[in-house]
Amino acid sequence: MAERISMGPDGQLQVPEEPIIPFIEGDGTGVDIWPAAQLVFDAAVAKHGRKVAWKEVLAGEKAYKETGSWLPEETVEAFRDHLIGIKGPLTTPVGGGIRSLNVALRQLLDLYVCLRPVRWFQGVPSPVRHPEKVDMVIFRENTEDVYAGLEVEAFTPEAERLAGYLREAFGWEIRPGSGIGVKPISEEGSKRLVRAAIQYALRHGRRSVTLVHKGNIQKFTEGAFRNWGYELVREEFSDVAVGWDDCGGQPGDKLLVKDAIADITLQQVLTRPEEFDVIATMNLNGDYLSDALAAQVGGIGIAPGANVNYVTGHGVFEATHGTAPKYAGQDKVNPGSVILSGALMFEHLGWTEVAADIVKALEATIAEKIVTYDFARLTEGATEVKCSEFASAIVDRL
Ligand SMILES: NC(=O)C1=CN([C@@H]2O[C@H](COP(=O)(O)OP(=O)(O)OC[C@H]3O[C@@H](n4cnc5c(N)ncnc54)[C@H](OP(=O)(O)O)[C@@H]3O)[C@@H](O)[C@H]2O)C=CC1
Ligand SMILES: O=C(O)CCC(=O)C(=O)O
Ligand SMILES: [Mg+2]
Repeated sequence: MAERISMGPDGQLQVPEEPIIPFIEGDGTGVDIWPAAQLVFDAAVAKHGRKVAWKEVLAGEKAYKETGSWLPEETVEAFRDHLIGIKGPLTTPVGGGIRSLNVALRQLLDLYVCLRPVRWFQGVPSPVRHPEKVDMVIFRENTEDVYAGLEVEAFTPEAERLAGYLREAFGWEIRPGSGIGVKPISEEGSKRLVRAAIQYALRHGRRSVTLVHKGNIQKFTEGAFRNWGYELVREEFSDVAVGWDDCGGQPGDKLLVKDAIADITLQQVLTRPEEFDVIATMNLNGDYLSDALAAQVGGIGIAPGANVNYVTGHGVFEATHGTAPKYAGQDKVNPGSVILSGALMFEHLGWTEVAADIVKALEATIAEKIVTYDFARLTEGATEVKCSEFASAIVDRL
């Protein structure tokens, strides 16, 4: 019987035999990648005598057409109620129009961690010489920063009013005709994110957590994030972790927490990837870093992600990439990111054998050079297949 996932009294997810999992198909290429991914999920869970009761919920263009709302309340309620869900990408227009529905979901459900593991799979074409050295897990703060969309448009009364207030109260001169954005970074938001990153690193036997920030320039936001991160290590983890300054980079058998400034980080993840393990950073840095890192291990077609609240148990799993509208409906793009996001979800549910099988079958498919266009254009001797054919090839190898 299909049942809800719930949170047990011990703070652990209670997963029934046949959990109901809400999903959003997604805009653009969502119509291609969701059915492909679901095919793989259903085959992988069936192999272990299990079943998922998928429950479609609407968001984005499909929701707007059918209900007149971009993000209907029932959709948010379904994710709230069922705890765990998965989604395809949703479009956000540039420079106007609706604000991001993806961000809205993260905020409404307080999914404060955006978890994006980045690792190389055997056979995946890469622009770097040693993609196998890339094995990082990004913990991106998911509810604050300029990403929260607190901004006013240039030449509006709101912008004039805010500029006037800032002039009067702080003596800040803002050039007339400026849009103005606000970047909130809180102690609570920073510490809960860094806490989750450290706990993950300890659980998975990782060597280090790097706090990535631009704290030399943005002292009281990004700089504060770094300081709060180190403070948290001393307050809550001193028996198992140590900050760089407190050990001179010699952590002994403890987890090392260090920090790096964001600009040089973007160089060093390329030139010295082995020095980075778990990364904890704020929203916008994490956004940039996750796409850049994905490039080193084959690109955005194979970059999974999860939005999680480790306290309430809520999680919405989704690819790192967007809707790739020019390919929508062509059955062409790589469904790998959503498939691997599903594997992350099954792992999160404790269905580790399902997750492991999905990853193994995807690797086997790529190793045989059966790939979608994105990998085919970089792989000599590849057999280029459609999105749905790639999924079927994975199912055949489960
Ligand atoms: N979480 C979400 O729902 C997200 C939504 N978005 C939204 O998506 C829309 C489009 O954003 P855009 O910046 O173009 O970024 P996209 O990630 O949608 O696409 C950029 C490029 O990445 C490649 N790509 C994307 N998806 C795949 C895939 N599945 N397989 C292979 N290659 C892929 C394609 O490269 P190539 O051209 O080289 O073939 C594509 O042109 C925007 O509205 C944006 O706001 C963006 C990110 C996340
Ligand atoms: O919400 C969007 O449209 C973009 C989000 C995004 O790029 C991301 O979360 O990585
Ligand atoms: Mg992004």
